[in-house]
Amino acid sequence: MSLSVRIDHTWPGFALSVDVTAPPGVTALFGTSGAGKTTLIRAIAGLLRPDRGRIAVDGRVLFDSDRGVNLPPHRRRVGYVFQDARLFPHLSVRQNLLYGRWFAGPGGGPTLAQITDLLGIAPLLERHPAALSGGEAQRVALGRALLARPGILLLDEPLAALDQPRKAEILPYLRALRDATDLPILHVSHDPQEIRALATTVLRLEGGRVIAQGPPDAVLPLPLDAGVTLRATPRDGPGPGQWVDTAAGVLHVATRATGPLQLRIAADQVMVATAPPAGLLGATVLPARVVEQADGLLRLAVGTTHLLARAPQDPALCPPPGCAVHAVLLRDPTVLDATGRATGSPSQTD
Ligand SMILES: Nc1ncnc2c1ncn2[C@@H]1O[C@H](COP(=O)(O)OP(=O)(O)OP(=O)(O)O)[C@@H](O)[C@H]1O
Repeated sequence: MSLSVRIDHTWPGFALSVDVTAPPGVTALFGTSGAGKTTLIRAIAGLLRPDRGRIAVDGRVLFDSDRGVNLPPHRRRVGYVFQDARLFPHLSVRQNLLYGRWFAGPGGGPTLAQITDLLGIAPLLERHPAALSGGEAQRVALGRALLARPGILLLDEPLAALDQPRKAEILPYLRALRDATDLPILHVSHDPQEIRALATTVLRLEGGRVIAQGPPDAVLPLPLDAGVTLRATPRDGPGPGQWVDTAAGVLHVATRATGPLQLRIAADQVMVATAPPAGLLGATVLPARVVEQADGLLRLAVGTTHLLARAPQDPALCPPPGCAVHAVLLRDPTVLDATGRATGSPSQTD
């Protein structure tokens, strides 16, 4: 099954314009607040009528402005799980789940037993929502959505209200669900770690447009703090600035120094080359060996320490662990002051 969405919608001061398809598996919607993620999934669910466009699941048209098609939400077969579980408080877990089943219509679809097994909620069936943890309630909400036999599942920050242990508890169930169905699952999240744990594809939305689409490591921004800090000792050398000894080798920094320094080398300023690069003016090239790849980063053994570099966008280009490479420092490392801030950067208390 797959979802295709081509819509335009305008609010005062905001325009959403997307043309995307989501295959089976988890497609994460990622973007800053106000990027248009909720507007997009509300349009798919039928809670918002776009100005124009077409939305179809597996060829079944849910909305087509040219043909005057606009199915109401309850006829779209869209499972929608919100940040809060929104279970009926007066019904037991079993009754909440059977409520979902009621929407499934005749024939086919998963059974109550299959869903309770998949989500590990069989022991909770006779409880009421007030007696469930946040993670348990979200699993029941997922079960209720699945029992309605949806053609697509929309998860609108379903883990955002959970603390880290509860998130860790529910993620394996979401992965099991992803692997057990051929449903396209759209998952809105602000959490890159959660997305890396779940998503097959990421759609990155900014200002109402898709600015990138691809595997998580290629599309998600690196953590702002990805990088390493090294100790450095000044040494003599030619030219302006300062040469320093570090555990990664001899490096150059822009400012003169007489005593020990702390340097920061951000992952974004390190490139990896599989052959010695030539003609790179102002760059420092250090022999390195790939240690591992994770979260869009390559960890490199350089000298007697490690540096981090951004991994190539195409996983096929990624040198495997053990591979001898060259770490190219595109800029001089940043010199840190005693509080760990870049020298010359404004104080946060100013
Ligand atoms: N009913 C509405 N009327 C007018 N403007 C709206 C309405 N709903 C959303 N917007 C605007 O549309 C833009 C996108 O909002 P949307 O909720 O889709 O963003 P989002 O990416 O889901 O943000 P968040 O991560 O904060 O939930 C915002 O500028 C918002 O103010």
